[in-house]
Amino acid sequence: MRTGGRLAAAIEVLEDIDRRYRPAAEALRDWGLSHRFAGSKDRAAIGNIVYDALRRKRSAAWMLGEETPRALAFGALAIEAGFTAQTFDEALAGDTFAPPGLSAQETAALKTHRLEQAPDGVRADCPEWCEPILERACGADWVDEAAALAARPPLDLRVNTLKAARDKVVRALDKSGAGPCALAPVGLRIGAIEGQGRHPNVQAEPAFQKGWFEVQDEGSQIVAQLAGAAPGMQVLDFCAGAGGKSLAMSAAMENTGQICAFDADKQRLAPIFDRLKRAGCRNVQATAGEGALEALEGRMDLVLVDAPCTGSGTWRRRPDAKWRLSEKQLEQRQAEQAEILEKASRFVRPGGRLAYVTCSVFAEENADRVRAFLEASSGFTPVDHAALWQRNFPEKAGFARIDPALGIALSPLRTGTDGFYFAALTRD
Ligand SMILES: C[S@@+](CC[C@H](N)C(=O)[O-])C[C@H]1O[C@@H](n2cnc3c(N)ncnc32)[C@H](O)[C@@H]1O
Repeated sequence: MRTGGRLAAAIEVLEDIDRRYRPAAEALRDWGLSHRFAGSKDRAAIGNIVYDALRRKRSAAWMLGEETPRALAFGALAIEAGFTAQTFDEALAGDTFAPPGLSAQETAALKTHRLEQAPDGVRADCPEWCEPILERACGADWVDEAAALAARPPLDLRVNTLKAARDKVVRALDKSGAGPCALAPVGLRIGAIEGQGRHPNVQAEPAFQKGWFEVQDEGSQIVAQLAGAAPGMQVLDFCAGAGGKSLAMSAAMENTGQICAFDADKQRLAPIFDRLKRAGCRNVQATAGEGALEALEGRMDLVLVDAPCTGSGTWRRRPDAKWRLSEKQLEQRQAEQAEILEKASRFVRPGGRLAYVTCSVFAEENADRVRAFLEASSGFTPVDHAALWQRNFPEKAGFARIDPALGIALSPLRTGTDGFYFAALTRD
């Protein structure tokens, strides 16, 4: 397929997402099933245009002067691949599979609109209602922070030290371009996709099947490290989901002590069993039954609350979720977070630690929740987060936004990771 055919396919997929409120991955998969002639390079290129268009929706629309799927696809190529009105005309000429060429109006828009002159909210590429929320969370940097959340993400791996050392995994993945992460000590990074390429399918590698590494964003690895799980501890992972943090803590604990991996939703928890087996974790018991927790009250050295959240920190990876998010959902998540924090805190022993994590960049889900929890429940004291960061990442002072009393915020702009928030409180 030439550029025109790929562009037409991307427009078709964006229309499907729009019309049927479908997740992007699902719409792309269906397109692939009904167009089996398309090769893997074409699929990758179409996927890139679709994801770029969703990440950069407002700026792509601004470049073309309208917000149709067609404008978004053309705008995405203009922004991410540097296409101009002239190179579009050249690329689409004589291609029978191409969408109609640029209209006079579109050409004029492309020739005159400069992204650097666009309004803040456009350059931030976020829903309008999120603008004040992001400004509150990130201050003067908010447009750059939000724009970094609209960039292509890298693919990060965590080496499973229960089974392999980092250099062994680097050797096993030598063709993938994986190299050490900047902060996470056992993290590996494969850079963001360039051009119309794609990330290697690392999960098909024998090293993955043998449990030598997991796919995990560096930010997720950093917050798991900050939680401070150590050998011999009794740990409760209260929102364990598919087990990303449990697996990381199990390795940090060198397969000693005990982790109870709990999730209220057994479907969400289900993948953890295969993952634990593959990773060789023997100190994790997973359960979706609250009854199993009764005996743990007041006895845990560490309780990790990786709370359900809006996921605003992961917009690079799930850009369609960015536009579907509503203020009502943000309110619902806050109520859940308050309830879960209160519930989970009961399991911490005196002198033990409650660690609160979200993959959101919104203060409403982060420092606000911790402040409200501290006001409502006496008996917990925040750790000194500046000292905690310094102990863990001594050379990386400017890499996170730190409020010593209220937590640590990671972001694509500052940390080069997904957006994460971490706070730790000690039980008196
Ligand atoms: C951010 S995800 C967890 C991700 C996981 N820790 C990881 O690292 O892969 C949040 C999880 O909280 C769970 N959850 C939601 N409400 C809950 C509740 N009341 N009690 C326990 N878990 C809950 C959800 O099912 C979801 O799996």
